[in-house]
Amino acid sequence: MIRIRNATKTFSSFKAVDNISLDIKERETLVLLGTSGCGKTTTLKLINRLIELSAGSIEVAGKNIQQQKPEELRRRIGYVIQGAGLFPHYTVKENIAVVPRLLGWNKSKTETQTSRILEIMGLSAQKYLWKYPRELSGGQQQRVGLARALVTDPPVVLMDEPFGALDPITRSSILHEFRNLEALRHKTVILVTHDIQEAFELGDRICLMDKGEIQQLGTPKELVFQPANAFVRRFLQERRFQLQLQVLQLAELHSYLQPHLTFTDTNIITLPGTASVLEATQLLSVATYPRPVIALEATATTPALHLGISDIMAAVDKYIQTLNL
Ligand SMILES: Nc1ncnc2c1ncn2[C@@H]1O[C@H](COP(=O)(O)OP(=O)(O)OP(=O)(O)O)[C@@H](O)[C@H]1O
Repeated sequence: MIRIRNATKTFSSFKAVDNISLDIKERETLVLLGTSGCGKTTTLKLINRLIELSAGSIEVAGKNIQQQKPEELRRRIGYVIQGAGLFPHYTVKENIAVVPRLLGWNKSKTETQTSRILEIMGLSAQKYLWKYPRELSGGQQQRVGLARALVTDPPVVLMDEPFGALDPITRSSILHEFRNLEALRHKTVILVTHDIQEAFELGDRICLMDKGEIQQLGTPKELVFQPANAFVRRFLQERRFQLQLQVLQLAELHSYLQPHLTFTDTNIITLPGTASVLEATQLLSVATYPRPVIALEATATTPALHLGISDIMAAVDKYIQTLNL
């Protein structure tokens, strides 16, 4: 969907983005992750030409972006920035209608779609359409920012720290909703963050950058279990164990599990094999008595199993040992 080849951006003599190449697949969520100043935002803005390339090339849907007018290009690429970036003197309705107006939509289509997308974002159209950004909370502004980026249903959406300005609780609830948002499911999303947890929760793949270069591009599991170099290892070090539990699915532990087959407990929580090991351990550590047990659903090739927390942790240990980390 997006093809970046040898992209470089130089400010004076400083290389903010240094000869990076990557492909972003259709419908994937790719997270650009890294510390402040590593070139994430510059990379994002190169894609919609808010910043022009110094060298290299970028194609979106098979077309070289240099051969299109920036306004044309941006009509097909949604853009969400930290703090939502709403126009303060426009109402919510007017803010969301900016791109539809550029596209020449008529009034009735614009109004219907504006209300629809606002409702999808969890804001009542009746209540919020006429409000100004200053009358909204940070979380609500962020939702309007997302609505504005999605109202014309662009195939590509760029997001720059979209949840960065929110308090942890609002952020966690928006993150959860975001992952399940049907309106985003079929889109190619490139999201910038410096938050490791957010990257691992949202990214199908993560592109970890440092000093304008790509250090590793891979799935969350690849980054955590097969770090490409010392930088990646160091970057994830502090959260490593939690991330390992987060990216591992229960089914992947099957051959390392030595379960109790005859549990009589009544406090049984059934999980599918696709559930993360982190989710299972969190469920098991919430209650103390009666100690809950995880029942792992049977598949065509594996029997159902009953597991306590020690069974799971022992299996995780064995799994990690076999990878020789
Ligand atoms: N217009 C500019 N002129 C000069 N230098 C710039 C310009 N824009 C960015 N830079 C520099 O390029 C580097 C990369 O900036 P960029 O905004 O891409 O980083 P980032 O990884 O997104 O960081 P952050 O998470 O802090 O936003 C930084 O050192 C920054 O100071």
